[in-house]
Formats: sequence, C-alpha cells, structure tokens
Amino acid sequence: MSSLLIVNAQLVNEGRIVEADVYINEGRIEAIGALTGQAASQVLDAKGRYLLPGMIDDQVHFREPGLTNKGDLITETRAAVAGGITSFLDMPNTEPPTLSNELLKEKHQLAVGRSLANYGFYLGASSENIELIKSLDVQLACGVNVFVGSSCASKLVDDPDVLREILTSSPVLVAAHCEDMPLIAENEESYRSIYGDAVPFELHGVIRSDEACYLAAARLLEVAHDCKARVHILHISSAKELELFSAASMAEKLITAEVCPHYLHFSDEDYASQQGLLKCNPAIKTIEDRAALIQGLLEGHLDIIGSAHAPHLFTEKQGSNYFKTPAGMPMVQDALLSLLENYQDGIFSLEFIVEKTSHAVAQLFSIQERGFIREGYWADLVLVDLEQPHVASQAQAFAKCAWTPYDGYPFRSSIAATLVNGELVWHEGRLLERSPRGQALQFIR
Ligand SMILES: O=C1C[C@@H](C(=O)O)NC(=O)N1
Repeated sequence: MSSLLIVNAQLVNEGRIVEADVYINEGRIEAIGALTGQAASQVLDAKGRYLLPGMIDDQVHFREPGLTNKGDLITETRAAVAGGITSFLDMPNTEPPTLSNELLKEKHQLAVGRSLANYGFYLGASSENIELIKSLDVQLACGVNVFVGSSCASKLVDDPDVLREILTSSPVLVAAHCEDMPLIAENEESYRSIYGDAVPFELHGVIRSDEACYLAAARLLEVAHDCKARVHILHISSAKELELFSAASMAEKLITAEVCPHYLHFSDEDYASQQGLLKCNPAIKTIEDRAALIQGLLEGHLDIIGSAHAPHLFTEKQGSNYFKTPAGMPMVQDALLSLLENYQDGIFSLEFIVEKTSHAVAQLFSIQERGFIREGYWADLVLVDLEQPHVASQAQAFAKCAWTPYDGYPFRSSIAATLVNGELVWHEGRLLERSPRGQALQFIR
C-alpha cells in the first residue's frame, strides 16, 4: 500500500481546528504536524479545506442479503463514501433478518472485498434468540437491535420481561427503535375511515405521532432504569421524547440517543412537495419538533447523529396509497452535507459535527482506532470544502434506488475527498475505482 501526504489541511478534531499536514502510511496516520519534506508516493493539497475524521454511521439499512433490488453493499457504500461516511453499522432487517451467528458471519463474508467502507453488523433481538445474545461473539456484532413496537420490524419485542432479559444479558450495546404500534394502528384506522387508502402524507407525523414514540421509549427506559442497563434509542424525532434523556456527558449516562439529519432539516411542511418520498419511520414531525431536536442535540440530550439510510425504489415511493408506500429514504450520500448546512447557518460548529458523527459514535460503540485523527489510528478521513457548493440530484445519487430527498437542494458545501483505511476512494466528485478494502470494525470489549 502506498503512502499519502495531505498538506495544508485545517484539521477538525477533538474540539479544535488546527492547520497541519497528515502523513499516512500502510493505511494508518503515521504523523500529524508540519511535515514539509516528508516523502510520500502521493501528495494531496488540502489548502482552504477542512479535514474531518470520517463519519461513522451507526444506523444504515444496506439491504443485503435478500433485498438487493433496493440496495447492496457495493452500491450503498459508494453512496456512503461519496457522502464522507467511512464506517457503518448495518441493521438486521434484511432477508432473512440477522438473528443468528451464522447470519452475522454471512454478512461479514458479503462485505469482504465488496464494501468500500468499514463495516459492523447488528444482531436482531427477538424473544427466541436470547440464549444467542448471551453467548454472542462480541467481535461479530456491533450491537443488538431491538424493535419496540414498530411495524417495520421483522421481530417485535414488546414484553417487558423479554426486554429486561435482553437488556441485562446483552454483552454489547442494545440499540432500540421505539414506536407504539397499538396507538399507531388506532390512528391509522381513524384516518383510513376518512380517506380510505389515500391518507394524505401530511398526516404521517400525526399517525406516527410524538406520543407513539414517547410511549414506547418511556416503556423501554422504565425497564432500563429499573435494571440499570445501558440502552441507546435510535432516531429521536420529537420534542416530547427529549425529556427522557439527560444532558449529562455520554460517559456519565447509561441512556443515550441518536438523531438523524432529516429530522434536523425537513419538517411536516415538506410533505406537500415530497409526498411519499419523505415517509420514514419514525415520521418527520413539525417545525417546532425540528427546532427542539436541534436544541436537544446542542445541549447534550442527544448524543450522536446517524443517517438511518433506508432505501426503497423510487416507483414504490410514488404511489398515493399511504399504507402501501414503504417508509425510509436513502440518506448516506447527503447526511453530512445536510449537517454542514446547519454549520453554514451558524447553528453547529464543525467541531460539534465531528463530535456527534464520529468521536461520540466510536466511543459509544467502543470502536477501536477510528473516529479521531490521531497518530496510529486508521486514516478514515473526509475533506470538506465549505466554499464549493454542490446541488444534490437524482442523477448523481449512487444508492441503487437512485434518488434523494434532497433532489435540487443547493448544498453550500461539498465533499472534496474521502479516505478509507488511507486510500482515496472519493476525490473531486468522482469515485476512484479501487478494489473495495473496507474492513470489519474491531471493538474494544
Ligand atoms: O426503522 C425503519 C426501517 C426502515 C427500512 O426501510 O428498513 N425504514 C424506516 O423508515 N424506518
């Protein structure tokens, strides 16, 4: 493997921005500082640009195996690296769902030589695989994923005794999707009785309400508090849920929470133009919810940002039948760019974005030697240009479903380059055709 010298970069790392050069050898960061004269097989001038640790995305649905008409590890990791994501944690709702060691191993095998980014996979929890959770190979799974009352789930877990057993016996972090199904079903029926199948998408956030999210999360957290277990709640989407999460530092708390760029960018006003494209679970809610989530993130109630990339075919997303339109949106390519809009608006600092998309994720999931720009760490890096705009478009979407909810949006920043394990994989608007060398993430256990 060749060496690479990045010169004149503004390094955004561990709460500071400093100008420095970075020397990369054999995939790792070997030196950081003023490195004039350092020989390297390739030099990248980063003048005027910002070098961040690559985003570690704690929630993607890359659809392999079984749902590869919607996405696969090749196409979705192309989109990920084009968006500055260098590592991802993939959810278990594939076909078959990832409910055993064998299926975890199969996912690992599928990623070798095909994934452009580094990978980790969740084991799905159900009432039937608790023994496996107890004896889980802790390097094979990045976490255990539990669906508390959501219709997207292959396996729902609603019984508090089962939840308690999962929380107390899991040797790895439990990450939960929380929405109360009975309440959602009630809401669905009341609007179906008015509109039939053509329920306006504008009502998605009313049907999959803040109350539904709150109830399921509160139920799970009651169990977690009771047994003093750690749990991570995925994609918080409403102001109401925020009261469940303390603003203590991540190291001091057992309960952590994730938010996604789309909840910080879109609001229910966007359903009018986007219709079913914007349908995702939990639903995007009101402008007030969006403002509260931004505030909750700034104050530390929310700990990390993940994309919740969930691709579905454009055709599937375009019908008027509310119930048949699948929930989820391709997000990896535009997630970081969306957050950089919050930077451009003066809401988040670059250091804050790095903390929430990289440092905190590496810490929460105990990921070894990634998530920071440090000597000896893997060179997973993203170079962003804050002055070169980029208009998102379907034509440039790398995800297999080939669309984006940001279509036509004029991002004020762009992703100039992405390096995974020291190799340039995305550069000046082009994917570099290298053999994919994403690695299995290693965890400190
Ligand atoms: O939790 C989920 C699952 C996802 C999917 O399509 O896999 N789509 C969603 O909108 N939410």
